[in-house]
Amino acid sequence: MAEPSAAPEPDVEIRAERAHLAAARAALRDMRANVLGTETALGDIVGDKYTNEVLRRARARRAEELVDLPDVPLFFGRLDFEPGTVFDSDPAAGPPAGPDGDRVHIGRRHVHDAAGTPLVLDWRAPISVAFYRATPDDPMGVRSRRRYGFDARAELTAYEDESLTSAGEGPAEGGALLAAEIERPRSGPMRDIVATIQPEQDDLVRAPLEHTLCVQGAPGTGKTAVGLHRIAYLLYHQRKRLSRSGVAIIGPNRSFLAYIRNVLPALGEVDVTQTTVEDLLGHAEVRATDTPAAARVKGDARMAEVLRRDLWSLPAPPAEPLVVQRGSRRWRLYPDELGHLLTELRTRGVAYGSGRDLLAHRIAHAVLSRMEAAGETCDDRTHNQVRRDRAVRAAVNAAWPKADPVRLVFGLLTDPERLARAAEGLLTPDEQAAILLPGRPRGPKSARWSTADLALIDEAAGLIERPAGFGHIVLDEAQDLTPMQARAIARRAGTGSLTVLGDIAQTTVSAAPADWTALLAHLGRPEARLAVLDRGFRVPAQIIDFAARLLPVIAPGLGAPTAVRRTAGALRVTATEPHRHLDAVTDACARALRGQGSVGLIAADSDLPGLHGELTRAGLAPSLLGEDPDALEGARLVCVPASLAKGLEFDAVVAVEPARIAAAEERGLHRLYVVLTRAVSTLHVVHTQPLPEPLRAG
Ligand SMILES: Nc1ncnc2c1ncn2[C@@H]1O[C@H](COP(=O)(O)OP(=O)(O)OP(=O)(O)O)[C@@H](O)[C@H]1O
Repeated sequence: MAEPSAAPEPDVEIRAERAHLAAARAALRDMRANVLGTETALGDIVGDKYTNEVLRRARARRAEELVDLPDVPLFFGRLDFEPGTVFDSDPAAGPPAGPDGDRVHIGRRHVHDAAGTPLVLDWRAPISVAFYRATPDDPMGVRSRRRYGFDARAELTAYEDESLTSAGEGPAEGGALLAAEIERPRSGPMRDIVATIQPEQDDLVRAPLEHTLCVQGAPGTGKTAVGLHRIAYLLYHQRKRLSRSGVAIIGPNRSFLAYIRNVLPALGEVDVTQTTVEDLLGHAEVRATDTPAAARVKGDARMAEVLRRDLWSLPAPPAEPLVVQRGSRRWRLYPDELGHLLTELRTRGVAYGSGRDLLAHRIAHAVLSRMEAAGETCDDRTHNQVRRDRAVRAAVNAAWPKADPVRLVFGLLTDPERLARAAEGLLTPDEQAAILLPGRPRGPKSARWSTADLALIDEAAGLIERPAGFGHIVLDEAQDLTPMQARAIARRAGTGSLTVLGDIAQTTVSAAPADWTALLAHLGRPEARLAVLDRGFRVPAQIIDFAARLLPVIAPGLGAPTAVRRTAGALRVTATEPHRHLDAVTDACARALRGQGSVGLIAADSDLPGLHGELTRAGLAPSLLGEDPDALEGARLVCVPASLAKGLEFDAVVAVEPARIAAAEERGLHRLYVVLTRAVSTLHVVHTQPLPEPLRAG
């Protein structure tokens, strides 16, 4: 019974399912027409322009959600529950029964007919949980589960049933349709996995919003997929709360964002901020790369205290009294009185920027007390006039200078004495010397800032004014955040929660913390729930075994994933003579292109332009990731700099000269581990230099 059925002449079941699909499509069209129709009616009734605009937008959004995408099937699964489990015989007590009693179809969104009868239930609805989690041991009221197969035009062509009433009858590991989905040739950007989310993934997707979740998972275990589906799930259940504050997914670089950009829209979610840490902080353009020593110090959490000290060294009482002239009278505040006001404000824990406003109020209050003591009548107007008095404003500017985050960091990193004062007892002289800006930049505008500088500027900005937070942030490849970047994200998370995804073995940033406990502390979420994903869906066993030889060196104690499949001929390693090297790489790419799906050629960043030129001359029409914005869609063969490979995958990978990838940076072996775990079907390693030592073993 576990055999997928795909008859040339569709059987009765397939014909019935196709009819249901057609009915669902028609119902969806009607739902959309209704939404669009209501808009016109409302336009006549509601006079208020603002309300009308809000309604119009809400309707446009709803209509967008209800568009029937021709290549995305409306449902992908079916559950037959025990009678009486889902639908009550009394229609008033629950949703009306479907035409087949306790049978529900599960899809990407809810579809109902004109009478309100559900034809497709949203995968995020509570009832759909059973589709992902029911087992013969815990059937959750389900008798049988059906999965569907579709052809490229979204025509329903196959189905596969799994009985949950007797143990051992279902297809192993989810069956042939799941296997087909996992092995499906990859091309272009990432797709959703909503039809085949696995129980351990589903548990994370549906975890409550209130708690921060941290997922450690080996390459290809579905972390990114879980993060994206979790966003869709949370928005479905907490839309009001989250749409006020917003939801963001933060990825490692723009190529990665391009890779994942279609997943949320396919799940009907179009209002999610998709960004990188660099773009999120965005105070200045990044034009410099730090030395490893500078990057390590700049990324360290001690810098937060250095910046805090520097900023808060600015307020100082003036040497002269403040004189406020009102009519013919003058009112004085002496330096020690102003000093008291400053001290009081400093100890209140206010943001630096609000301190300036508060100081003006305090000064006005002190002057008014004096005026009242002298018999003058004062009110709110007097208070505001004194607060805005030119002398008061000048005193505030002198005693509590306006601070600009970029100027502050510039001042600190170009003035060794100022830095020494702020860093005393925190940074060694060598560490201080390492972070001074190289060259002699003339001003903040002409300075060449690095990625690490952005986090320093952001810390300063956060001390001056607290930023608005998102309701939820999904942080992908979080293992690569420095403590200072983690603090920047924590500020953006405000009181909301986070989903932190990553793999310690793939850490390529030297300044990143060595474990999740440390990172979660910098993220301000030490209480986060830590979960582990260890079933690898991307990479075949032979390739994982090969790459995992690096693990004892790069991440001792961390286990390799258990690959869900083993494919014949998945791994090839070709050693060549230097004069044959380019030919061998070209041959490997040409061979990979004879198979199906995408091909990624991955090499050390500095080798890539040469290889790209060679493959172009050989007529293989490669695109170049990082240069060409549509590189992942524009060509079957994509040349990928090792530094941009993180998070991506290709059907076939040609990895060139591992020793050079490993030697290119401090954490080169970690980078190599990332590179070797990008393949869905085949990995071909081509090298002239000896492989790095750990890979030779075994
Ligand atoms: N339940 C699933 N059903 C089908 N495909 C899946 C499933 N889970 C993961 N995959 C596929 O496995 C591949 C790897 O998933 P994903 O990129 O989310 O892994 P990852 O853990 O983020 O990997 P990395 O650490 O390398 O970034 C993707 O093609 C994804 O679609």
